[in-house]
Amino acid sequence: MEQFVRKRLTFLTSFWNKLRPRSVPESCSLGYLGSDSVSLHSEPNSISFIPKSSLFIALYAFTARSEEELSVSAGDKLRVLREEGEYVLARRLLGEPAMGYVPAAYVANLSQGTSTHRPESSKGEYSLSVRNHTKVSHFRICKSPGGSLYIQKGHPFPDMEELLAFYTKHWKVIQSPLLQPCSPAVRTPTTPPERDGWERPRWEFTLRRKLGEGYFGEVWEGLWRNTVPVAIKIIKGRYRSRC
Ligand SMILES: Nc1ncnc2c1ncn2[C@@H]1O[C@H](COP(=O)(O)OP(=O)(O)OP(=O)(O)O)[C@@H](O)[C@H]1O
Repeated sequence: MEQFVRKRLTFLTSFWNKLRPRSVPESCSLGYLGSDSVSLHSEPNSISFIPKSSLFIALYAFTARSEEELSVSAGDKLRVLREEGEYVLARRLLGEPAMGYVPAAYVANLSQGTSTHRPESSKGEYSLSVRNHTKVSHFRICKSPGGSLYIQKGHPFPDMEELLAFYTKHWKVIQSPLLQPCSPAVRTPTTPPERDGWERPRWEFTLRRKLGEGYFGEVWEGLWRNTVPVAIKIIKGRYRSRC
């Protein structure tokens, strides 16, 4: 009813706000830190059909080296169809529809439920982050001089477990049910994963012509750093995990 009136009878907004203030300011008294909208798809209705566990984000840009691979930019939202060793078969959720293999180290799972973590801005403190569909809300967890933890003043808990147990049961206070903890946070590294010494980056090689093909991949004539002639074997995606 409230949502209907707010949406349809916009000229009554100020009256309605006085009568029933919006719920977010109410949360501020709980140490509400804000929320992030995580847009996962250009078609909002289709989100619910994608299992949360298959939603990933690209951590780095990756350029496809064969038709079976998928080029992604850092930040691209992906649906991972399956994992194959060091690669995942992924479909891009935004922009041009495309599917292919991406190195598993280049992506991170977005399916996070509830987490408690130290916020970047205030070292030594914790916050409760709750993801509800595409919205993530953060609540500051304060520590009293005696060491107890609380989100609402006057509701202290001796430790994090008891605090979480209370808000799991009384989730309406924070307006989001605490259904499951998130998997350990995947921090976005600032640099790509380390390479072995013998492994050279893709940009150092140029493909010139296809020489032949074996069961596991294609062999190309190419140049290393535009000078040294080399033979390059590009392993077919489905066999990469076994290499
Ligand atoms: N260094 C090279 N120079 C020129 N041509 C090459 C070179 N290496 C491979 N080729 C060509 O590529 C084809 C495939 O080579 P590849 O090494 O993939 O063969 P394979 O051992 O049968 O493959 P697989 O192990 O995948 O079954 C060869 O038959 C040959 O024509």
